[in-house]
Amino acid sequence: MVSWDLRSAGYGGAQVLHDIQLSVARGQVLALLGRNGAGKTTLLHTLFNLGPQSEGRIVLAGQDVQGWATHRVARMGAALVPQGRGVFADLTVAESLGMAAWWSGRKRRGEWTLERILSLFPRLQERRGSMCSALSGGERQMLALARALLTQPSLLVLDEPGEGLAPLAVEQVVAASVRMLRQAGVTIVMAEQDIALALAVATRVAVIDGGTLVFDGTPDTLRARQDVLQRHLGV
Ligand SMILES: Nc1ncnc2c1ncn2[C@@H]1O[C@H](COP(=O)(O)OP(=O)(O)OP(=O)(O)O)[C@@H](O)[C@H]1O
Repeated sequence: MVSWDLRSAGYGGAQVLHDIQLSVARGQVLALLGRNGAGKTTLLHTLFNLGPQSEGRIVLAGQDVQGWATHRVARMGAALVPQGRGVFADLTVAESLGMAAWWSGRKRRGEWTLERILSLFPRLQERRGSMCSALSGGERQMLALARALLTQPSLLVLDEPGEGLAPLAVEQVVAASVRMLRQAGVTIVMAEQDIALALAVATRVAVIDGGTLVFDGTPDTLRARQDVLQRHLGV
């Protein structure tokens, strides 16, 4: 579904990522773990060409999209839910969803209708008249996911979906949503610092430290690797 084979990526003259080879098959949930500044966001952003310059190949759905403009990568079926969730504060939930549905309906129609999405997130239906600025962190995350699903993604990229959420919201919103989307067949790549969350929902985990891939395997294998957990994740 997506694979990175990068010699390097960085900003201006500053190299951040070194020799990254990583691939995610259709229907998998890959969690990218790493401490602050390890390079997780940079790796996600290389796919969307959102800042970092990269050298190498990034293959999405069979096409090398390295260096493509963001909107062309989106048109190939990749959707990004950025860190901080990127929801517009001065719209109501209904307006925000209506706008996303209208916008994406012009480009792609598919199985993720607003009705289906609202049936998966009934809380958004209840909150449809509320301003986005009044939503809780968990509700904002649901809204950001709903808006991304309206673009009919074959690949959903989540940048630290658990960040800043209370433990209950991490479990009830993020973990529950990722499991639900996995069951619906959506391929997910998520950067995360919450190791417990990543291990609970991912089918595969990769660990980045200092811009280098230091582990790539199953959650069970990582659980058993105390050395990796200690040395690269500070557990
Ligand atoms: N726009 C930028 N310009 C220059 N350097 C950047 C830029 N964005 C990130 N960096 C640097 O790249 C390195 C990796 O940052 P990145 O945001 O990818 O890490 P991360 O693993 O996502 O961490 P975090 O959890 O803090 O977001 C850091 O040293 C950071 O300072």
